[in-house]
Amino acid sequence: MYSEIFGGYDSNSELSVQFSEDSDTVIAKGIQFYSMCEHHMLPFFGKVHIAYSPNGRVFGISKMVRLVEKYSKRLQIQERMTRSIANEMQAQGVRGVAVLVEAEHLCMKMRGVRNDARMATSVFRGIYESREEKEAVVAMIRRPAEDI
Ligand SMILES: Nc1nc2c(ncn2[C@@H]2O[C@H](COP(=O)(O)OP(=O)(O)OP(=O)(O)O)[C@@H](O)[C@H]2O)c(=O)[nH]1
Repeated sequence: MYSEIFGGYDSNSELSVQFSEDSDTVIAKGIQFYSMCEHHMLPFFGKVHIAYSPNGRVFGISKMVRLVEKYSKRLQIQERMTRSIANEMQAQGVRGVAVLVEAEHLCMKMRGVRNDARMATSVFRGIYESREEKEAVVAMIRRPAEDI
């Protein structure tokens, strides 16, 4: 069981599958994750949204889910997980990356302050550091999904 929950330690670079293709912003929305708070060893879980601006190559979309698993399936804090995902995307030479994470932390819900507050973290790099691009990408992420 623990090898599955903490399987992220065994992962290598997950972004090796790429296609020569250009595109405006690409978003992997609502990637479900389950992680473990390194302070209390209790779960925190929620959704990750990753947006990036390709630089002549796009990533296999499932590999972005695998990237989230790489950093969630380990002892973590949410801020570091958010930054690590952005760092690995950025290291591939994208023009920009935005990572948003929303999560519930059982260490806060079921003990201690016993509050259902949710935590949101974000990292913006490259082109998404500008106010205009940041607002545009957040709006795209927030837009409700149409039925497909
Ligand atoms: N960017 C993009 N990726 C796609 C699209 N359709 C399929 N893919 C991805 O293409 C990649 C192909 O990678 P492979 O490693 O050859 O396929 P696989 O072994 O089935 O990979 P997994 O789905 O990760 O198990 C996968 O990441 C797919 O999710 C698409 O329309 N756009």
